[in-house]
Amino acid sequence: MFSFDQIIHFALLYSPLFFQDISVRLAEKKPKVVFVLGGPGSGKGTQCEKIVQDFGYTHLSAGDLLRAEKNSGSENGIMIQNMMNEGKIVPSEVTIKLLQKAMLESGNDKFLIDGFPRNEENRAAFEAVTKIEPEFVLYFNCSEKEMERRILNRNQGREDDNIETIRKRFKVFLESSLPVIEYYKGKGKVREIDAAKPVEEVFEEVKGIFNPPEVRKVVGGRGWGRGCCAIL
Ligand SMILES: Nc1ncnc2c1ncn2[C@@H]1O[C@H](COP(=O)(O)OP(=O)(O)O)[C@@H](O)[C@H]1O
Ligand SMILES: Nc1ccn([C@@H]2O[C@H](COP(=O)(O)OP(=O)(O)O)[C@@H](O)[C@H]2O)c(=O)n1
Ligand SMILES: [Mg+2]
Repeated sequence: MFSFDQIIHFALLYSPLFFQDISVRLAEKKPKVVFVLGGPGSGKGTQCEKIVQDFGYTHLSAGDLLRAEKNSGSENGIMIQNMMNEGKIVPSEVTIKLLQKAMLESGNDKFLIDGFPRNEENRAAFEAVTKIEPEFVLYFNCSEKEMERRILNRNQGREDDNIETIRKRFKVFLESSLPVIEYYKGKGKVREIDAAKPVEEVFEEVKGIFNPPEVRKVVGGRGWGRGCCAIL
């Protein structure tokens, strides 16, 4: 009925429309996004799980989405596996589609996007495609020595948690991801956390960011904003 060339032609013609459709539907939800960044092993995933419990966000780990895509046997599977094993950043187009789909499917409108954007290409493409600007960027700052120790003890069976790939990932973090953090620092959006401390101490600092002291619960009147002020 249709030749192979015609099918490719239609796919190329209509895929931007589909892509735009996802973007439009997502923009309509006016999602609130917090980017969670930090070196490999800095504790992003660990803290996101805790933030979800206390603050009602949906946690989307770019690395987890890419691993699921790889395991699903998708056409991009081999490419994703090769990039991950080299500690390289997968092209934005792939990661952004996975993030958009997960955001739409979640039913929530508050997201912790963990491990993204990891380079300038990720950042610029996400902004251009989704038009979403993060509320702020949570940056878990930790020494390489401590991150290396944590990854080598992680025991999640990840192929990229070997010393050779870890070193490559540290290099990519310094060369490609730190500039993204600097970019957001320039916009006053970075909330930096000392991530070298124990999990609960790090979370105390994190809570202070999601529950800032200026959010004051007022008692003595009916509900918020009435009567005398007492900070709970
Ligand atoms: N503050 C912490 N102190 C000690 N170990 C931690 C801390 N935060 C996380 N870990 C452990 O370090 C490893 C890496 O944490 P993870 O949350 O997966 O980091 P990331 O997502 O940034 O790579 C995990 O085994 C986790 O249990
Ligand atoms: N935005 C992203 C995030 C992860 N990745 C890939 O996924 C790997 C693992 O990312 P991750 O966020 O799960 O790793 P951790 O920082 O949690 O250790 C990275 O080293 C990249 O190869 C990517 O290509 N693009
Ligand atoms: Mg992680």
